[in-house]
Amino acid sequence: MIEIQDVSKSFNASTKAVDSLRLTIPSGEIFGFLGPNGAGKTTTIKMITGITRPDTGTVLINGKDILTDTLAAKRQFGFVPDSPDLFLRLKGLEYINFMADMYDVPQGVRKERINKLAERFDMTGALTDPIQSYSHGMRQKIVIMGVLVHEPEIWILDEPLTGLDPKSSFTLKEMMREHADAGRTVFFSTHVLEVAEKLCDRVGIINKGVLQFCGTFREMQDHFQSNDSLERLFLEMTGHE
Ligand SMILES: Nc1ncnc2c1ncn2[C@@H]1O[C@H](COP(=O)(O)OP(=O)(O)OP(=O)(O)O)[C@@H](O)[C@H]1O
Repeated sequence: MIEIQDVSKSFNASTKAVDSLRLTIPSGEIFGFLGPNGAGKTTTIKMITGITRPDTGTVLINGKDILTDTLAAKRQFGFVPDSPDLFLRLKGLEYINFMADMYDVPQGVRKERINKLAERFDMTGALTDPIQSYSHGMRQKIVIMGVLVHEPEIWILDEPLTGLDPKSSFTLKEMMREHADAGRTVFFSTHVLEVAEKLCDRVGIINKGVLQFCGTFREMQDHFQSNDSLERLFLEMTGHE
């Protein structure tokens, strides 16, 4: 479970990047965090994951405070950032092993996990190549594999489907569903409404730092009393025509 309690963040005196955000994402749920460019999605994710310190408010990850019980909180989740350009000099396999080391994944189980992940993401042949030789989508996949190798209970992903080919995108969505159905939590941001509609149990829509809506897609439609396409609803809600 992720609990975001009255979290705010400003980068300058005039505007709040995130303004008094309250959200609870229970276990067993895929939660999609939507909003236009500059809405506050990445800032929120950085505060959830302890990369950015909020000005006010608290974030609890499975009950552990990211600011005061940081290590315990960080052990609860795996984070896929929006840019996969990390550790470019390492080979794919070295990177995944590094991540497995960081999270104390026993040698006995990691090999099987790595093989399974590589197979599912079509990366078996690329594992011994350096990450800098990878395409954007392959870098994205290796970062995702580095997270999944330690089987975190909570997945936090910033625009995870960007750059993935259709097959890998399908695989990741399938894995997200399996993860939530096993009683765990998935929180991800996206611009793609169709993805959110098909995949998410609930969505939150943020604009200019303020949460505009939180609920199911059906509730969102009822809320706006319209049968227009979701994209249109989204555009109306956020005022971006
Ligand atoms: N380090 C920073 N310094 C100054 N301003 C920042 C910083 N990070 C974010 N901002 C500002 O905070 C606001 C929210 O940005 P954020 O990156 O959270 O949006 P986003 O919803 O993730 O956008 P996108 O979809 O374009 O990635 C924007 O106005 C952005 O310019």
